[in-house]
Amino acid sequence: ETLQRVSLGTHGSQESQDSRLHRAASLRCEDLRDDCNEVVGPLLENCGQDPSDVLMKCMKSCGACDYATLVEEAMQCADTNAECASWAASGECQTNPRYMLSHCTTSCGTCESKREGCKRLNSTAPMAIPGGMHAMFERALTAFPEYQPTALSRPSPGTDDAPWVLQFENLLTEDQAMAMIAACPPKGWSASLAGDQLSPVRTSTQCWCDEGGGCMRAEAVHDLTMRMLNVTMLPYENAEYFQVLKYEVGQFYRQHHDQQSAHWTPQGVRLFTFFVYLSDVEDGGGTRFTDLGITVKPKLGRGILWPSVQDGNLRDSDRRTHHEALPVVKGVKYAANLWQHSYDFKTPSRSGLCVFLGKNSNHA
Ligand SMILES: O=C(O)CCC(=O)C(=O)O
Ligand SMILES: [Fe+2]
Repeated sequence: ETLQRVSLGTHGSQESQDSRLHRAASLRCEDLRDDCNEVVGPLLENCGQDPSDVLMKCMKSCGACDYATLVEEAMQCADTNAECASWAASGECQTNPRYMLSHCTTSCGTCESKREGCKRLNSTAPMAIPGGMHAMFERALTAFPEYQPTALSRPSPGTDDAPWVLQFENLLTEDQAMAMIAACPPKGWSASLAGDQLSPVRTSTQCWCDEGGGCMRAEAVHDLTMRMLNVTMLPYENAEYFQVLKYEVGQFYRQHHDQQSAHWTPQGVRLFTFFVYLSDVEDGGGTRFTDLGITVKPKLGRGILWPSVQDGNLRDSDRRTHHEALPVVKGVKYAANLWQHSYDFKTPSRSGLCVFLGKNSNHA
């Protein structure tokens, strides 16, 4: 992938020494500090912990060269629109903070808080130890008989010859599934855009069951979230909000990988996908793991849990868990993703200040 450059906002004699250095560095993608080797930390954890001093200045050591533009955009202090000053003068920093505080940082005086918004909030990654994921899957397989767990794929003892894929049943009742679909505000549904019109990658519709309209606080949604987090043993804040999906006849999601956030983002990588079906489907609509030869049939209350990254090396995607949603042939498929991260996702998401939080920063 070629490096794209972003305008740093100031030019000529006004350009600071710092931004000139950054510009030169990201073109060649070099580290700007002599001590990058040490300051990134043994697991590169300080890249996400301290983005302005470590990630921005050690882009190469942090493995962020492909996303230099995004990182610079997040760390730069500049108005991104010529209207920023007049908007700020008419009070928009207060009335429209979600856009203004991260895009009109000079006029709103929020440079520092914008950078802070990309800082990691909790530093404990429960799974960041070799074998941690393996232990979680082993436990999940035996500790929840009420969900009748089965291993569709698992490594043979002492090896990493196959990824874990667990299937569960009865994660929720029909009433709870209906309550969850109903909790999604009607205006929250939109096309799950991916690909283009000629060769679409994803044609379903989706709804983020988040704080808007109180969806995530609906009892059925909250209880299901807690049940699923009990299995993965991750804190509530580490989970994204449910992404509820609807596929009508002929709709699909082509082969892809779910790990789309770099290790240096505040929330860290997507460790797991915990996927749950909210309806039965008369025909089609299976979830197929293309490299594993496994197809899961949709069934209300059934869930599948799989890792997106390698056990003990959370920076690297587990390339074996590519998957696709096969077209629905008959009926309607409702389902939901609960993606779970290494670190707190909800708090930085709520602040809305970090420009790379929700962007794809890992084309796995
Ligand atoms: O609908 C499915 O079966 C899978 C959906 C999926 O992979 C996704 O939304 O990321
Ligand atoms: Fe997926």
